[in-house]
Amino acid sequence: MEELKKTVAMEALSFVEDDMVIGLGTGSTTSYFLKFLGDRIREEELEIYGVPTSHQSRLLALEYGIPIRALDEVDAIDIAVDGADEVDPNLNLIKGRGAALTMEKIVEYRAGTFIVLVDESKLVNRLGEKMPVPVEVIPAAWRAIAEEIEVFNARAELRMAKKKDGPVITDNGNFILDVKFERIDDPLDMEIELNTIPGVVENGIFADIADIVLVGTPQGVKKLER
Ligand SMILES: O=C[C@H](O)[C@H](O)[C@H](O)COP(=O)(O)O
Repeated sequence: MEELKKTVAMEALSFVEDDMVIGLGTGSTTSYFLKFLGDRIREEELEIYGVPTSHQSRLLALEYGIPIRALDEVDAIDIAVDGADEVDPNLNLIKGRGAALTMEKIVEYRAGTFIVLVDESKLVNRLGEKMPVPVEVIPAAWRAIAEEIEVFNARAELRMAKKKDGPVITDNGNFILDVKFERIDDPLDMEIELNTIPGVVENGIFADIADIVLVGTPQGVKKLER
C-alpha cells in the first residue's frame, strides 16, 4: 500500500511547473508528494510556493524545504494536490479522515486544477459505501447537530481523540462528527444540505471539485479525469 502511495505521489510531480503556487493537502499519501516536491524544488531551484491545508502540511513543508504562503498572501492557486478517503465514478470525494477537511476544501475549491491521489481501495460505486462523512462542527452545537442529522437517515458519532482525553479538536478548534449514511443518492445535494445546518462549519463531501484522480494500482497509475 505504501508503495502505491509513493507511486501516485511521484506521478503527481509531472503536473508541477516552475513559478506555481501549489495547494498542499493533508494525509499519508500527500506527505510523500510533499517530500518529492521538496526534493525537486531543491534540485531544480524552482520558485514554487505551497499553501498548506493543515498544521500537518505546514510542518511537513517546513521540514522538506517548501516555501509557504498563507491563502490570503497569494493571488491564485495553480494546482492543489491531496488524498481522499473515497472516490465515486463521477470523481466526487469523501475527505476528512485526518480532520483537515475545512481548510482542504477552502484551498482545493480555488485551485486551477485539483489533483487527487489515491490507491485503488478508495474507489467506490457510491459515496459513503465504506467511510463515514466527517462533519466539522462548532463544539457547543455538536449534540443538536448529531440529532438533526438523523433526518437524513444517518447516524452521527462524535470523533474521539486517541492520544488526548475527550474529542478530537480540529486545527480550527472545532469537533468532528462522523456521519454514517444509509445511502447518499446525490453527493452535491447532500453536501449543500449538511452545510445549511447552523453550527456546521464544513463537511467532507467534495462534489464536483476534483479535476484529476491518480489511482495507484499494482499495474501502474491510472488517470481519471472529469
Ligand atoms: O483530513 C484528511 C484528509 O482529507 C486526507 O487527505 C484524506 O483522509 C486521505 O488521507 P490518506 O492519504 O492518508 O489516506
